[in-house]
Amino acid sequence: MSDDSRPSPSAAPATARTAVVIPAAGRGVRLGPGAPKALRALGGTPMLIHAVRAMAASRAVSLVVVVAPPDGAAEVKSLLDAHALPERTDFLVVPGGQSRQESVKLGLDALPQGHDIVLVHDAARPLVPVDTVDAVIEAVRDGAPAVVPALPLADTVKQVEPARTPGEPEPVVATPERARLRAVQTPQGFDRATLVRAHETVTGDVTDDAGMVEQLGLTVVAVPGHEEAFKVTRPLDLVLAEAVLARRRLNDGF
Ligand SMILES: Nc1ccn([C@@H]2O[C@H](COP(=O)(O)OP(=O)(O)OP(=O)(O)O)[C@@H](O)[C@H]2O)c(=O)n1
Ligand SMILES: C[C@](O)(CO)[C@H](O)COP(=O)(O)O
Repeated sequence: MSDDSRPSPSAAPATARTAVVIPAAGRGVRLGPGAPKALRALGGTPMLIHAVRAMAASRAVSLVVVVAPPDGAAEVKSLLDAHALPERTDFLVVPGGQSRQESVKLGLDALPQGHDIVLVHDAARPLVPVDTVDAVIEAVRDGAPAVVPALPLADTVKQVEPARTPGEPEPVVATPERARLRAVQTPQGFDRATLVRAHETVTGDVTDDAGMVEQLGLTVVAVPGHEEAFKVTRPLDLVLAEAVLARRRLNDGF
């Protein structure tokens, strides 16, 4: 590895406490009509509760900030009270914004002092295994200012000229080399000061927090993601999530 490609040293010490921001304020338009996506049931329990439990399963996590639908903070607080969650973890609920980026910023603004590592995790990725969470935290502790869990792609990807009218054929303009591409998941992990600076500095459309850190000119590193950390986006994803959960329950004997 050349000096240039080394991650910049993170300000987060090895003993740093970890907080998680869970953006859960989206509508879930692509999933179809119904309650806000994070509040919809998966195996009889709201998707958000699965995501909260997945984060709190890491012994390194001491605080979870849930960013609720703008008019749903009271409902989310009641849900957290009604479900068993680890006692070692504190919980905060704040109302979210109009975009994922805005919701994450509102969650960050609510973070008390004393947590120097921050993870951002989609409520829409309810089944991420704890080993993936811990791998991300460890990479931040090891000095990376920003860490993403990532998987190789199974499909070939084409860059197109987007159609002006939906359904029209789209000219293909390039085929990026698949071996160098990764599908990026959450939780994404950050040295807190880096993430705060990114959210205070970077404007414009971004689809993930690590992308904002890239725009600061800092190095983002990828660690292995997990197939079960997929995002519930469309109806078929919910079918898969139910199947994964049913298999886990069978394996765990309950
Ligand atoms: N204004 C928003 C929009 C999204 N999110 C959260 O960001 C995560 C990833 O977003 P996505 O899967 O795209 O969720 P939605 O925005 O709800 O989906 P859609 O685009 O289909 O409406 C989700 O946990 C979602 O709740 C958020 O907190 N605030
Ligand atoms: C953050 C993310 O989950 C990483 O893959 C993704 O970018 C969120 O995108 P969305 O369009 O808001 O679902």
